Amino acid sequence: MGLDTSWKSDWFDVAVRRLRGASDKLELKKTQRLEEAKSRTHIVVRTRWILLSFVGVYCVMAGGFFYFSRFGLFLSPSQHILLLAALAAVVCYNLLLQFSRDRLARGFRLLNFLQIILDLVLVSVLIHTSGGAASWFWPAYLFVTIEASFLIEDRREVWLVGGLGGLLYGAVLVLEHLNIVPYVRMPFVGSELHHDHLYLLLTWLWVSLLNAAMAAIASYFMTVIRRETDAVREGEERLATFLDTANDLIHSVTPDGRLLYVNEAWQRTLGYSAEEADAVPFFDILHPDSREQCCAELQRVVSGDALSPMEAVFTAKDGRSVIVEGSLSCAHGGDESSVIWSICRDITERKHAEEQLYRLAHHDTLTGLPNRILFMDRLQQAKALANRYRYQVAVLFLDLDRFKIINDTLGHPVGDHLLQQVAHRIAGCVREVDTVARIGGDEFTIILVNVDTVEDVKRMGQKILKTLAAPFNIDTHELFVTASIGISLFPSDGDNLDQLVKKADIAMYCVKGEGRNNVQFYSPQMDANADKRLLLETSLRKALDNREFRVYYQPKVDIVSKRITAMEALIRWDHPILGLVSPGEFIPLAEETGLIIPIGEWVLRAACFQNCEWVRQGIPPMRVAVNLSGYQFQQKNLLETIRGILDETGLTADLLELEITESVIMQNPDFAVSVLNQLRDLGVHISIDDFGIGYSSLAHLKRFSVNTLKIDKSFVRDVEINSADAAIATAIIAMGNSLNLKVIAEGVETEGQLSFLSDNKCDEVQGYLFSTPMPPEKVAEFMREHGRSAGRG
Ligand SMILES: Nc1nc2c(ncn2[C@@H]2O[C@@H]3COP(=O)(O)O[C@H]4[C@@H](O)[C@H](n5cnc6c(=O)[nH]c(N)nc65)O[C@@H]4COP(=O)(O)O[C@H]3[C@H]2O)c(=O)[nH]1
Repeated sequence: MGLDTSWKSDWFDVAVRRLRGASDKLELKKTQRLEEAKSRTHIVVRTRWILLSFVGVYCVMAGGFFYFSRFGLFLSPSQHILLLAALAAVVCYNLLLQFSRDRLARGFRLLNFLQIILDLVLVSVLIHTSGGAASWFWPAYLFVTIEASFLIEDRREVWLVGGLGGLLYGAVLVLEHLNIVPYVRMPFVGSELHHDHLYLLLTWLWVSLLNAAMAAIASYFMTVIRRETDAVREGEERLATFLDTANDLIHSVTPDGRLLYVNEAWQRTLGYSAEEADAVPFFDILHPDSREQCCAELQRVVSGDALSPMEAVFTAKDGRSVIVEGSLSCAHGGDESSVIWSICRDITERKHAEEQLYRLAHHDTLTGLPNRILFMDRLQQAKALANRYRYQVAVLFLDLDRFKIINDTLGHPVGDHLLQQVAHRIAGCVREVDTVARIGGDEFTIILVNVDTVEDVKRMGQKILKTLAAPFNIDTHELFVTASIGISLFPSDGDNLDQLVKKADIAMYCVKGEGRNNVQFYSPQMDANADKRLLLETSLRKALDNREFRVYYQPKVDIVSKRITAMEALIRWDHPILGLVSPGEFIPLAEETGLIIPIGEWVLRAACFQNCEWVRQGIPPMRVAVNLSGYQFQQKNLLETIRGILDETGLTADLLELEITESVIMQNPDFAVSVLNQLRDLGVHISIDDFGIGYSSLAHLKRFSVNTLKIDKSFVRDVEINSADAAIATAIIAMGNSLNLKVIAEGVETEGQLSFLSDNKCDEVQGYLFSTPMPPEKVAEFMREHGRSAGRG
């Protein structure tokens, strides 16, 4: 069992952190003291030179006066040496102090005393060598006392220096009195007084007292000055600490962009040290995007305008952009010497978070396209511009056909990838000024601005459909997708934005109802369809329970023998209000709502029962063909369902034909191959319905286990007059023959169509030429009338 040592490491960490903190503080204090001493020695050295100059000038004056007196100046060689040595000592000391002040600063206090003593000695030597002109030179002691009060903080020590000066003066007086140094006649002082003890004592006392008084006054004033200086310095330090510990970025800058001060947060955030900031022009730190605005703000503040909060972007040393928000203030000292202070806050993260939030709120996370909110905003802007410049705006509503199947059968990740690729392709079709948005599952909306003609919009819609027609490769799947596009126009379809979108939506549903994969403009007649759609949608759910569905049958006829090979089951909805509703109207609706599954199963069961019934009625066996919706085809339990219905009804698999549209198969060819193989193994007959419009190639077709290709009726309709349709029909027949597949043509209405198909070796036909779809009881009658051969009309 392991021991919990986390407390230990926590404690240890805290202790180490504290120790580090303490040692950092100590180090900081030491450095501060040293810095302080350095600056003081610097001041001392400078002041020293000044004082020395004073003493020098004074000595020259006094000495000069003496020199021109009648006694003259006679210095002995030893006096010369003494004077020069004293002078040299003071000057050397001063020079040493000046050039090595950084190193010498550590012994600051001792140096001060050494200096004072040297100065006292110099003054005494001067007095001595000047022939005992003590009375002339005593003020030099006062200078030294003042110097002491300047250098030495302790008052008592200053008085000591004053007293020492007094003593030395007294010593010189004694030397004069004893004629060891010659005394000098003083103006207004009789020479006999120099030998008067009382006079000498009073002179000495006077000078000593003066020195002491000077020491007291000077040290008092220096203490006051020092205290005030300290107070100012402490205030400055407190301010500097405050500025440095602030989290905000604080700097001061001159109007011409010289940075004077930057706090630690500033240095930390922008990566420049204080020294580096000294060398970098402030304007270079400003990001080019905000340089102009910032310079204008600086000028505004310098000229005394009111402050306003502002945002700026700085460029950090490593090139990062740092967004700050803050305010400026100007310390006026005349235009040139104005200093602008700025306090700002790093809001880069907040800005990014805001941008992220804005993106999230206005964009679709899956595709990155604008969402409904941003789409409506752009539409509003597009409308305003269109109003102003008098042009049209088109709103395209695009819905992918049968997207739900992909999502349900291949899973949401595949669906999501598909949506991303679809979004990418659509966005690639439009201009930069246009907007593509995703407003729901597989619903995309597009705003085309500055539209010249309706044809341009249609062309754009078709361009999008064409772009989407190319296969999508997602993971291991090759998917084929079609879309339905409805279009509304501003201003012709109104100026209400919601209505424009709704109208495009209505147009889109019309496309869906008319077979999908197309583009349609909104027209007011579609409104009735929309209402009808709503009615159908609400009643479709109950239709199955209410037994409102019927199955009609249409024969498929062998083109040579005219024998009926199969009956195609076609659903009808006997709506209580609308009457007979065609499957084209409600099958797409059933697919969207998922009701196609129970409805499709019901048709399959009904058709199988019916076929058994016909057999029971003595009608020769024939296949019954049932349309399988894409949703049914993708159902995992499709096989079990068919097998169950065959068992239930007793119909043999070879009498069941399943019609699956080419577009459903081509949506996911790999998947289709496996399902078709299983169906073939079951023994049912398989036809590819609506063949010719679903982009399948020979390569794909070879892989599909199917029996029949059914030429879409759109090619059959104009086969006699449209050479393209005729070419497609013959190509399909040829393809079928080469692959050993039967080919059936649907929608055959005329003899001409029949003879074209017959001439081109089409195997079977189906259409009104032989029979319209009929109810089951009519089929029996029809079969009895025509036997197994189908007559016409
Ligand atoms: N102009 C013209 N039309 C002809 C002619 N001969 C037949 N038709 C119509 O063409 C459609 C052929 O069916 P489809 O292509 O499978 O197209 C069908 C099929 O895709 C779908 N459908 C019908 N019943 C079902 C069903 O039970 N399940 C599923 N999933 N779909 C069904 O609805 C579509 C439309 O069905 P219907 O309205 O019954 O329309 C039928 C039929 O009535 C002709 O000579 N001229």
